Amino acid sequence: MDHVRVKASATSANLGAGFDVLGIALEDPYDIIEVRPAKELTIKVEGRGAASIPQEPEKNTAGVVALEMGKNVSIKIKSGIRPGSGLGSSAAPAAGTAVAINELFSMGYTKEELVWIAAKGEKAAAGSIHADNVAPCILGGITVVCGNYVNSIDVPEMGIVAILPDIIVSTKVAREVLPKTVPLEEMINNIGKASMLMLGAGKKDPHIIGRSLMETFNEKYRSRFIKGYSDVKDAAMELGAYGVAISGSGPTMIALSPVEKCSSIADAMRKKFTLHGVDSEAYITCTGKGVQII
Ligand SMILES: Nc1ncnc2c1ncn2[C@@H]1O[C@H](COP(=O)(O)OP(=O)(O)OP(=O)(O)O)[C@@H](O)[C@H]1O
Ligand SMILES: N[C@@H](CCO)C(=O)O
Repeated sequence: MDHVRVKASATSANLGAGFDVLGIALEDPYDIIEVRPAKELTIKVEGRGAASIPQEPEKNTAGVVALEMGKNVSIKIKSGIRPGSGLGSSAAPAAGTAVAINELFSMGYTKEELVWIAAKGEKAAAGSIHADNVAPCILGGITVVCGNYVNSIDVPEMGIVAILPDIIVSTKVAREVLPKTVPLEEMINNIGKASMLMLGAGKKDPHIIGRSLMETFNEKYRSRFIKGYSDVKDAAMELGAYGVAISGSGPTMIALSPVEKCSSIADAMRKKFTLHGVDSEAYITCTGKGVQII
């Protein structure tokens, strides 16, 4: 085998109440990552936002993964996920590279072990190790990360509308606005919503999943960064979305919806953003299955 090419898709962390714990894989958008054995570790990035993505291995999430796995490789990233979108743009190259190197050198890691290797790569982007994007990127479905535990659950059939407004939200700033302590009532509400979400996944009921997404900790403190947030959310709910949440630290908003309603919901959400003077783009997609070797 002289190279391995993988498709590593976008992910949406938090899923409403599951702050830093839950995540879901999306089918679209995605990065294509190609890895070959080489004399030295190099990274080439092209595509979406390439100019803003560092190519030095120790500053790039994919490079940190290769260093962690101790392999000299050339990594080509064809980026399809806008950096700073809240769609796990920095996680996809880390997750894809971990899976590709494991395959290329027959290293024999399990998918769960690869999640923790890829999470170390995220440190290059976020400054700290976190796995709530790399877990769904590798495992697919909805994932839970808690301490050193990671697992995934399949989800019922449902469409996912991801609307990416032309707004910049820095993950760093979006984390700084969060309170260090929360009132008991708020904690109970958040635990309830996160529990409902997993119950909905277990029962394969998208209505329960959708109901759990809103009025959460993440929404309360971060919706202020997304101009028109309430109107855009209401537009989706009026047209029959199961629920709406901020994707990761934003600015993308995701609406879980019946498949046949996705297109009209996407149009309505984009129109509301336009009324607030904000350009946006839409992805109409579904739950992803995890990194695919292609
Ligand atoms: N391989 C990489 N691909 C993309 N971005 C990278 C990569 N390595 C480092 N980065 C940096 O990561 C930052 C993007 O991460 P950020 O957490 O802001 O966005 P995101 O991953 O889309 O959001 P979220 O984590 O909320 O889903 C950019 O500043 C970018 O320079
Ligand atoms: N759970 C993280 C995801 C962003 O990387 C956050 O919301 O800050």
